[in-house]
Amino acid sequence: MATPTTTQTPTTPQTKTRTPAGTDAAPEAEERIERDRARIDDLDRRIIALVQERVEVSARIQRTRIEAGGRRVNLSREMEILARYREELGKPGTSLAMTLLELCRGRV
Ligand SMILES: O=C(O)C(=O)C[C@]1(C(=O)O)C=C[C@@H](O)C=C1
Repeated sequence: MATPTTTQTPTTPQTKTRTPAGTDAAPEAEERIERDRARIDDLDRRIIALVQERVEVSARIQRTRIEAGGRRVNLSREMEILARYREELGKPGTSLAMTLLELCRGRV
């Protein structure tokens, strides 16, 4: 019989116990990870608040433009924003900017 070439999925669960931070319980590492996670949680809260603020300011611009007879979308401005994020953050920056623009567009 031929030997199977695919990797078999293990049927027994991993027995090694992991701490919440995913280390093997070196207390200093555990503490450092917990502290840095608290910082990340705080940064994420602030990032979300900034995104919400961006959505509001963007809606105001779009509303003003529409009331003045313009269009909701301004593609040349969007290109500037995409370029800025790409310059600062590389290729994933473009995806991030696209997500931000998706959140901000069409909220008027
Ligand atoms: O800067 C503008 O003109 C906006 O309307 C804001 C914004 C943005 O969220 O950055 C939103 C829609 C436009 O297509 C371009 C940019």
